[in-house]
Amino acid sequence: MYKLDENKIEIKDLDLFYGENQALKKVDMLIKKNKVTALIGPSGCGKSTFLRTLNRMNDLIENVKIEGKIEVDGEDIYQTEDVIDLRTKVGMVFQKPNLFPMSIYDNVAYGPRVHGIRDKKKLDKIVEESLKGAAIWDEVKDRLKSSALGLSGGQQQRICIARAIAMKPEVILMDEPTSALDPISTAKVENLIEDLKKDYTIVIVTHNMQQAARVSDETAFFLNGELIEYDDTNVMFNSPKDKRTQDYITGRFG
Ligand SMILES: Nc1ncnc2c1ncn2[C@@H]1O[C@H](COP(=O)(O)OP(=O)(O)OP(=O)(O)O)[C@@H](O)[C@H]1O
Repeated sequence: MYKLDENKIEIKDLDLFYGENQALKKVDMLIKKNKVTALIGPSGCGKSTFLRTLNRMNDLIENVKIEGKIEVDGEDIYQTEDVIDLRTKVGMVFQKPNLFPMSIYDNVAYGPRVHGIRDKKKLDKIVEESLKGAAIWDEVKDRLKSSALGLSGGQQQRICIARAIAMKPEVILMDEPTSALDPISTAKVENLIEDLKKDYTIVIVTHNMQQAARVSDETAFFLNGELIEYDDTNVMFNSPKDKRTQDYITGRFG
């Protein structure tokens, strides 16, 4: 039977200002559940700003004004008091691995411990499942008590993904997660993203057109704070409707 895709996040008329500077202009978008959505566009077009609106990370920046509406599972995230809960549900992985100077185990167990989980057996299980989920278990299972900072950049980034998974999120936001990685580690993270969409909704900012084409189901093209075009990734890369999208993906600007 034909099954309609379910939307996980709905963005309506979203404007964002940094002081006087408008960084997002009337963005409307529906992000599909259990899909990978790529955000592309030239530097400074608002991709990271947009990504950060989805778990209210911009709240931490001074002088930001946000108008419009964002709903996750039908709930307006700017009306909720519980931002911690929102950030548990909508986790984030940054451009550079940002592990804490502690063991691999403690990095992954950090969030669950903050949430009050103390039972060792429970923590062991969460750590193992999260590392498996991030496709790094086999590489680190014999050195869980060693410093996470002794791992390669690519391994560290997968531990960051494990740390996000350990919080049992529903959405994972990734801001250029492979830009600091070599090609082999990049391929591992890309394969992992493909696997993760079974369980999570993923939104990824990338500068790499091939990566967007490889990993995403949907692609959104931003320019000067506007969402120019948003469609199935195959359509975006093979027959974009807007000339500006075409120019960008064929490398004519940006
Ligand atoms: N914390 C901030 N304070 C003020 N202005 C900001 C801040 N962060 C971003 N901006 C501005 O908002 C606009 C969008 O920036 P943003 O970082 O979202 O773009 P981007 O598309 O992610 O760029 P890049 O690809 O270079 O990371 C830019 O003009 C930028 O200078």
